[in-house]
Amino acid sequence: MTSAAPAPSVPAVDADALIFDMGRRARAAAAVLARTPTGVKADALRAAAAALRTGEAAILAANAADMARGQANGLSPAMLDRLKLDPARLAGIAAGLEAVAGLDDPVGKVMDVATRPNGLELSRVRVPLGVIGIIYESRPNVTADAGALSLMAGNAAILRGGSEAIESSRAIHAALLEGLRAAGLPEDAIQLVPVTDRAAVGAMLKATGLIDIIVPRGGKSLVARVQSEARVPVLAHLDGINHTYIDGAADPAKAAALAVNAKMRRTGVCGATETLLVDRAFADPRPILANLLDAGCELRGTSEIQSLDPRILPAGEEDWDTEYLDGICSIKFVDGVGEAISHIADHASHHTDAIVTEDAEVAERFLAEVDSAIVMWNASTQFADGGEFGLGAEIGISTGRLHARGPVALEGLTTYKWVVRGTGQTRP
Ligand SMILES: NC(=O)C1=CN([C@@H]2O[C@H](COP(=O)(O)OP(=O)(O)OC[C@H]3O[C@@H](n4cnc5c(N)ncnc54)[C@H](OP(=O)(O)O)[C@@H]3O)[C@@H](O)[C@H]2O)C=CC1
Ligand SMILES: N[C@@H](CCC(=O)OP(=O)(O)O)C(=O)O
Repeated sequence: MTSAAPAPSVPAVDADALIFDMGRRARAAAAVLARTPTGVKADALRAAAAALRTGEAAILAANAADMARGQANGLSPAMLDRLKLDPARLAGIAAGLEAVAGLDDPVGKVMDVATRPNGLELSRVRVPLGVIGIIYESRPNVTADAGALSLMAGNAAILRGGSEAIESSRAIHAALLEGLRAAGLPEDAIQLVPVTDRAAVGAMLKATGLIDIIVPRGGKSLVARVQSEARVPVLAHLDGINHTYIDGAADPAKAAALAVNAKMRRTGVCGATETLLVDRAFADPRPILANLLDAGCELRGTSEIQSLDPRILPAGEEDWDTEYLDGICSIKFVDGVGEAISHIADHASHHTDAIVTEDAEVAERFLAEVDSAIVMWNASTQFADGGEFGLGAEIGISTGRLHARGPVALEGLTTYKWVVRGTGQTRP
């Protein structure tokens, strides 16, 4: 990317001071939100949806400015497509806010109750996480989705969107603020980092005491920074190096349909399959390879795989660790489910991995032994999505091991506390 058209920013900002101030204000807002009734939070989101609709012209103009800068900076067509807003996409974002407003509020839900022999009654009750910092890619809709989900789960949010989408995010954020004001909630409940300087990301990662949890949504460079600098607990929403394993006992027609859908339905989403593993015992992989190639997918395979179709390019070692986010797929043979499981253990990013087989025993072994947030049997990895899982929405797919795994929606943005009700018991 050239530096011809830098994103608008405020260059001389002290990132630590900025995040300290935003964090302090978010913490005060979080205290209000934790006791805000469901209806008021929902009202704020419905008013924000209305503001998105009435503000359509201004939001699309802001997005046009981002698109023009992106084009001048040589963003790829896939990136530009993620950045682009149009009336239909904006209407979808507004409808998304209303959908979140209609979700079941997890805050205050009693998860379980038990009475001890001494008469103490113990319950676990859902409470908000507090202040959530979300660092995400240049997709303007995420500003609305992340702000809405955080609010509905009773949290204050500090949003740090991708720099290429800064104008669009600002315009969408303005609509969220209108919603908050209309419902009488503090504007500090949803804050947008106003600068594109990455120093603000560093400041968020170390804002202990101010930010309770960071949700980083992004790829390799963000991963590396989070791993080396984060002192705030992290709910990682990282890259998807996902696999589809076609077992010897796979149904050929199912395997062909699943391979094409898992790779090609939308190549830029984190749930897309990046590597296809084919059991040497599988009857004939050639129709699957032909389907993928005919769908416009570039295939990179081992020499054995290349021998099946002259259009297949050679795969290098780095291909097994690459998230293409594009119409490219790496492919290799394995000797059965055991080798598939070990390849996945060595190369997957613990996002979503799938097996295609009619053998239930083999499938159950795969589902038990593959250590990813989502494991699937005879289904496309592209189903890795909160909406598809019935959660109503998602902040993303958690690839970490703690707190929440897979699609994270309202419940994943809460924690719980123990509530103990006694009648004067003292401990012996
Ligand atoms: N698991 C999930 O739910 C999801 C995962 N993803 C993953 O995100 C990636 C695609 O998004 P992409 O656009 O490449 O995202 P990037 O990782 O490039 O950017 C995401 C965010 O991180 C920031 N960032 C990136 N590197 C650094 C750094 N070194 N220091 C500080 N901030 C940084 C970016 O800021 P800046 O604007 O300055 O570049 C941006 O705000 C894929 O890997 C995809 O799988 C995407 C969506 C959901
Ligand atoms: N999980 C959702 C969206 C994933 C997503 O946001 O992906 P990305 O295009 O990488 O930002 C889906 O599959 O539709």
